[in-house]
Amino acid sequence: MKYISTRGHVAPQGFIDTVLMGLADDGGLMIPEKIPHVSAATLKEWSTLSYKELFLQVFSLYTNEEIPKEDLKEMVDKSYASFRSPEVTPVKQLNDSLYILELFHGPTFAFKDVALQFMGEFYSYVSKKQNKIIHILGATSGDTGAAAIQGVRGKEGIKICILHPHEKVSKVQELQMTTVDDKNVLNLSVKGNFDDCQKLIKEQFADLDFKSKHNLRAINSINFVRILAQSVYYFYAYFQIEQGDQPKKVNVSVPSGNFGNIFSGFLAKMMGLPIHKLIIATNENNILERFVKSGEYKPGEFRSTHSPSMDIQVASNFERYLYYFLGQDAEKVSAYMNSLQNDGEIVISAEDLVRVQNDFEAHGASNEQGLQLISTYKAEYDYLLDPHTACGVAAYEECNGEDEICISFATAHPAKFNEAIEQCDIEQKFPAEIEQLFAKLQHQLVIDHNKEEIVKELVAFYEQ
Ligand SMILES: Cc1ncc(COP(=O)(O)O)c(C=O)c1O
Ligand SMILES: N[C@@H](CCOP(=O)(O)O)C(=O)O
Repeated sequence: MKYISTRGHVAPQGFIDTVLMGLADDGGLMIPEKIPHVSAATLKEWSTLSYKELFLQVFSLYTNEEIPKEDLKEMVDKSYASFRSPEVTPVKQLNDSLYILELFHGPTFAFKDVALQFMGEFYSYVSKKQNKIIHILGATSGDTGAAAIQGVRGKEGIKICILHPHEKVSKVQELQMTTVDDKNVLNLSVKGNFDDCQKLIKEQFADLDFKSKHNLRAINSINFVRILAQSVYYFYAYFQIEQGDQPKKVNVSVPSGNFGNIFSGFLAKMMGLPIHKLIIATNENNILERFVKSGEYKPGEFRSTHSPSMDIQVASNFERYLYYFLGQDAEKVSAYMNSLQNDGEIVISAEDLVRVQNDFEAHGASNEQGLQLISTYKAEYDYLLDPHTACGVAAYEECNGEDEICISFATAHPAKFNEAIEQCDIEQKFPAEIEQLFAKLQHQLVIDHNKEEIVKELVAFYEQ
């Protein structure tokens, strides 16, 4: 298996080099040259595997045996040892048509742990094997940063710098990132929004001299390994649904922002997992919903919502979808991305929109609808949704058809977003791991959204 760029100007790479490259060197995103197909017979065999066994099966289709099997198994065992559920991502049934895939049983209580615990182990492995320094640079709207820091804190040969938008993450997210006192962690709290942070780090990755001089590595979903690791739970969740003699169609509803999670579902579907509808759930930052409904992809005005991790206007992984949508034509992808950069939008024809609508459905929940659903589901099912998960459930309610089953993704634990839960007049008890954060000292540098100053801090940290 070789990996190529969506923009077509990177020589085919192996698996490890693809992960180390992160953002493609031509500014695109890395993708597999060919998507492996999983037959119905193999899916049947996989259906009884444990989460970790399934992970190894999926990865074996992509890693070219560049990592010996026993090493990969050891990394996977270590990655999921810290999860509070033996199933890693358990599925709970709420009613005849709704199942919740709980993705928040990792150390930082959000779905990002599922891939980032593995990435931490992976970078540590590569750093030791190749005697390479790993300098991680990442941007976060709250969850990726916390999970990535947790995955590499204190690890030898690795330093991590995370940019988060100042005062635009929840209190618990901020504490999870900034109460870590390991010397290999730097938190920059940038006076801007997530899109500003993401743009800035992408510019640093695109500066190939800077990237190589400072051994920059990516942990965001621009890195293909994030997408691959996230695809495992689509298979796992699908297999957990007990179907009788008359199986129903299975949809997934995925709270979306940077389009990484749902793109992992698109990948799983392309591999042969018979998901019926991929439902994109957004909040009021609904660029993806607007695209699916109108064919216009145009970043709008940034809004701070009750689901801050999804407060994103420019969805990184949209480019990966474009690649497949445009018939794997890298020239066309480059032209579309240029149009986004120069004209501020991508507009597709009515004919093409039909194809998008065959791939996805979408619904954007208002702040008010999110809060309302949190209250309703607590009252009706005694189940507490976090505000991101509530967007997923809103999209399930809107898009799931009769006689269809929907697996709605719970992407975070409600304790991370108590600001919203309190507005529903619901009192929740924090898990001990979160409660203890409030007594700890914070370490972060609040900094203006000024590229020069940020880069100066980065370089000083990496070189010290
Ligand atoms: C809790 C939560 N839900 C949903 C999302 C959106 O996921 P994605 O960016 O992969 O679309 C994020 C952040 O990305 C998140 O932290
Ligand atoms: N919501 C994310 C934003 C970054 O997404 P990623 O999947 O590209 O890492 C966050 O929590 O930081």
